[in-house]
Amino acid sequence: MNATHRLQLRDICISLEGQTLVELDAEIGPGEVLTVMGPSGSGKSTLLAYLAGFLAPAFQARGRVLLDGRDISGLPAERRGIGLLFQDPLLFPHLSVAGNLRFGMPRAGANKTARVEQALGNIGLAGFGARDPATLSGGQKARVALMRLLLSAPCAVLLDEPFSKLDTHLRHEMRRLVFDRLHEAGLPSLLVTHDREDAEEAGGRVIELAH
Ligand SMILES: Nc1ncnc2c1ncn2[C@@H]1O[C@H](COP(=O)(O)OP(=O)(O)OP(=O)(O)O)[C@@H](O)[C@H]1O
Repeated sequence: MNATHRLQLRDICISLEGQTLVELDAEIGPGEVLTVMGPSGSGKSTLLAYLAGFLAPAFQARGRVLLDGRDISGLPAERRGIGLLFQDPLLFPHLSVAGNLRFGMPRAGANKTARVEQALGNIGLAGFGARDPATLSGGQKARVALMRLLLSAPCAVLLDEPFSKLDTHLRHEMRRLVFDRLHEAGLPSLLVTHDREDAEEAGGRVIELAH
């Protein structure tokens, strides 16, 4: 593992119109994936939004979110050090593939160009830096989105149904790639999914939210 980060969710309680929606107390260690499942409307996306720092004003939340021992509950989304991976790769259409990879990279750090080239080789896309993301296949876009996330040097990761739009073959490939990389990077991650196989491949604990 390259780094070791820890995410602690302490007595989280999120409610809507006076009714408790999500209650959770959990700790996610370095390289561990905690999977959250549950029926539609049980609050999975709401939990992710709360952790990421963009909970809608209709909800009330209490509890503490600690990242590497620091309480980040009151910080704006961009200062939490949390990376996100969604169903859609959401690559910036006005930037090249290399531009997308450079986008979230910390300002400090030597030779971004060389790191981007190396990262592209790492995901089997050597020489693709100048390409328009619109010209990539679904699987290639997904790999660029994953690498952009890793290059942004997050301390924890939230994954919202990241494989649900991929076909069966690609889904297997991306699961392995994503979980291996998160583990290697020592990142604590929280995965929201409806797919039991995602949970099995993630290999960590599974929490079921009640309706
Ligand atoms: N911005 C909002 N304002 C008010 N209520 C909301 C808002 N967003 C979601 N809700 C409600 O909060 C509850 C939880 O929604 P949420 O999207 O977190 O569920 P989910 O478990 O992610 O569902 P799905 O599996 O269908 O994505 C639902 O009853 C939903 O209608």
